Order: sequence, then structure tokens, then C-alpha cells
Amino acid sequence: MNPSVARLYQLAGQPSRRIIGLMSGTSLDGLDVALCRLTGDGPGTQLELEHFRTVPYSDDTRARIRTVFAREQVSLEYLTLLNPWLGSLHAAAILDCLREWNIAPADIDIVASHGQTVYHAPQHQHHRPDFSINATLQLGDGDHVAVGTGIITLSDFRQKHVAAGGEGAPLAAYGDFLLLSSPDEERLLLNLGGIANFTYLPRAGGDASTAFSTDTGPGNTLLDATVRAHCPGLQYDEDGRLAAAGRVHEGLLAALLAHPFFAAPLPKTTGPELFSSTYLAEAQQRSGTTALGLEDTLATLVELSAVGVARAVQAAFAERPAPTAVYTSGGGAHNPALVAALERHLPGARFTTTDALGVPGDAKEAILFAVLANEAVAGQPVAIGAGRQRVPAVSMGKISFPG
Ligand SMILES: Nc1ncnc2c1ncn2[C@@H]1O[C@H](COP(=O)(O)OP(=O)(O)OP(=O)(O)O)[C@@H](O)[C@H]1O
Ligand SMILES: CC(=O)N[C@H]1[C@@H]2OC[C@@H](O2)[C@@H](O)[C@@H]1O[C@H](C)C(=O)O
Repeated sequence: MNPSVARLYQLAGQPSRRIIGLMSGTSLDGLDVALCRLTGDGPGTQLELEHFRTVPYSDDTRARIRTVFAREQVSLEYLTLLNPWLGSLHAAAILDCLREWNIAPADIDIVASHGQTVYHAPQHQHHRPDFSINATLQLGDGDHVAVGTGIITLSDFRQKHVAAGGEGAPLAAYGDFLLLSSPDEERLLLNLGGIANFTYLPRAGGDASTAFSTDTGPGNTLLDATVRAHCPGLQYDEDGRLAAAGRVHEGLLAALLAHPFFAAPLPKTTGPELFSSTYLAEAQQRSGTTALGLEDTLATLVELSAVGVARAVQAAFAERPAPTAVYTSGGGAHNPALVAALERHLPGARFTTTDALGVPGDAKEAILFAVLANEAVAGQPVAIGAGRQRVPAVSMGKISFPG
């Protein structure tokens, strides 16, 4: 038997596994590295987060990714080179974290690598009517991660979801359902990353067919792009200070909300391909706000993110009350201006970060991929959701052996 197959078989039978989850999201702030001890599988999964670190991307790495990121046309040569280059970069980042944590690579069972999304193309969003399919592309080749670290690696998680009829995202429903369902309350788990999304969790033991997750629109992506364009050297509006100094421009807000994405049925996914500086510039043109100051523009974009979330929540809970327990995660949870806008638009909701549930908000997405890898190796496909909101019951991730 191939020794790596034997090792994988052995790992699948162990009571627990030590898995490093990797995520690098649309904000391009860095690579999130979460070392998880996962015991059991399925709804009985227990998480112990042993270590977490965000390895910041250098300006050079960000610039390389931005050369192709969310662009319709790119150099095929550049894309080809970036794929293994990012895989090796991620492998080096893992080794660096392990050195810092004083852990040998041989003591890690699996790496679960999301890779870097460079283009997300659900059918409702892409521009090629000759392809009536959903598609999404993550770079950072898994073989390079496996060979670079010497650790069995699962990667490219989104393709199976697409192959099984999904849009490749959000995958959060799986991890949230397995780790964060509670018998005491139904929950909304609201992730405020570059793109915002939420998962609805019924009470644990209740009707799992009602669980689902959806993107809601921009989270931080337009805020970050606007700050970068106006304030060279700054990556984001720290603590929402600039936005808090501005006033919402109702005309610009209405022009932004006119996009059909906000009225489209749930679940839906999106990305910076749609919520781009072109989208903002067109709305500014239509509303006559091209000269609007930075603070007012940011205040309006904060409002847009919050209204996007509120509209999706209202659409999901048109017939019955929305859960009042809302747990936030992602970088936007650190932005008081965004959280305040959400509190205004979701009156009655109690906002807490997922940290209160033992899952640090900044680590949640990296943990998700560790959970997905744990399921792929040791679990069964998870059946949650129903009808249009069905989450395909599939195991996800492609396996790369180090040797
Ligand atoms: N103190 C803060 N004040 C304001 N905004 C913040 C703060 N800390 C983080 N952010 C925002 O969070 C962003 C990073 O968020 P996060 O790491 O969750 O995004 P991501 O994982 O890349 O996105 P996605 O979930 O869409 O893939 C930053 O770019 C910034 O906009
Ligand atoms: C295609 C893609 O990378 N989508 C990301 C992105 O970042 C947030 C939102 O858009 C979400 O749909 C998804 O990530 C999380 C981890 C998910 O799949 O649940």
C-alpha cells in the first residue's frame, strides 16, 4: 500500500486529528493559520484551537495577487506562475508558524488549504451566457503545500460544491452547523469579511433542513478599496473612524442598492468582481456624487453593507421572526461604525462576537477548512438545508500527498 494512503487511513480511524486550516480571503490582508485539534466528526465534532496567527501578506504578495484578482482579463502566463508560487508561499508560512509554536511538521496530521480566491463566477454574476454554469477559482496549489511542508494536504474545497450544484460558497454553513449549533437558541452567524455572509442555525436537534448560509453583499471590500484609493499606504479605515465622521448620502445609497443582487433570492454568492470600484463609480455617476468627500462616501458604504445584511435577513425571515442571537466574525466585526449600522438595521438583535462561543472571529474561516478536511477524512457527507437552500451533501477537498 502507498504509505500516504496507509497514513490517511490511520488518521481517519484516530479519535482526534491535528489539522491546520488555512484561509486567505478577499481582503488580501494575509494568510490565516489555525492549528486545530478536532475530536470526532459530524455534529459531535469538538474543536480545540491550539494556535492561531495571521501571517500578513507583504506589499509584493498583495500586488502579485491583485495582478489577477477579480479581473476578467489577465496574463495566462502570470496566472500559471502564481498558482505554484502561492502554494509554496503558503507552505513557507505554515513552517514559519510551526517554528514559532515549537511544533514539528511531523506532529501535524493534515493541512486544509483554502487557497486564494482570484475569481468567483456564479452564473448570475459572470458575463458569459455561453457557459450556463457556476465557477470559482482558488490558487495556491495543494501539491506545493504538501511537498513544501511534508504534510498531507487537502485543498480546492469549493469545486465539489460547484460540481454538486452549488455556487462554491458560502461553505460556512457546514462548519457552523457542526461546531456552533446550540440546543438553547437559534442563531445567525454573521461573517463580516470582504464580502458579508450569514449562516442561519436552527436549534441543535431541531430541523436541520432549515439551516443555510448566503452572502449578503459587500462587507469591507468597497470600504477598503475606497480607503486605498484616497489614502495611499492605508489598507482600511481603522475602527471606522473616517466613516463615523461622515454622513450617509441617501442618493448614492439608493443608486448602489439599485443593483439586482440585493433583490435576488437566497441563497446567493458574490465577490469583488461585482462589488468593485467600477460599481461604485457608476453609482456615483448616476447619483451625481462623484465629488462626495471621503468620509461621506465611507459612511454610505458602511450603510450599504448593513442594509445588504438586513435585506437578506428580512428576505430569509419574511414569514417568521429572525433569530435575535447574532454572532459576528471577520474583520468587519472590529469596525464599530459597521456594527452600529447593523444594530440600527436589525433592531431587536443581540450582537456578540463568535469569540463568546469559543471560536475567535478572526480564526473562524480558517477553522472552517480544518473542519471540512476532518469531515472529508473521517466523517460522512453532511445533509443540511432543503429545497433551493439545500447545501450539497458532499465531502470536499482534494488530497495531495507529500511524497
Ligand atoms: N480595527 C478595524 N477597524 C475597521 N476595519 C477593520 C478592523 N480590523 C479589520 N478590519 C476590516 O476587516 C478586513 C479583513 O477582514 P477579514 O480578514 O475577515 O476578510 P477576509 O477573510 O479577507 O474576507 P472574506 O471573508 O470576504 O474572504 C480589513 O481589510 C478591514 O476592512
Ligand atoms: C468564493 C469565495 O472565496 N467566497 C468567500 C468570500 O469571503 C466571504 C464570502 O465571500 C464567502 O462566500 C466565501 O468564504 C467563506 C469562507 C465561505 O465559503 O463560507
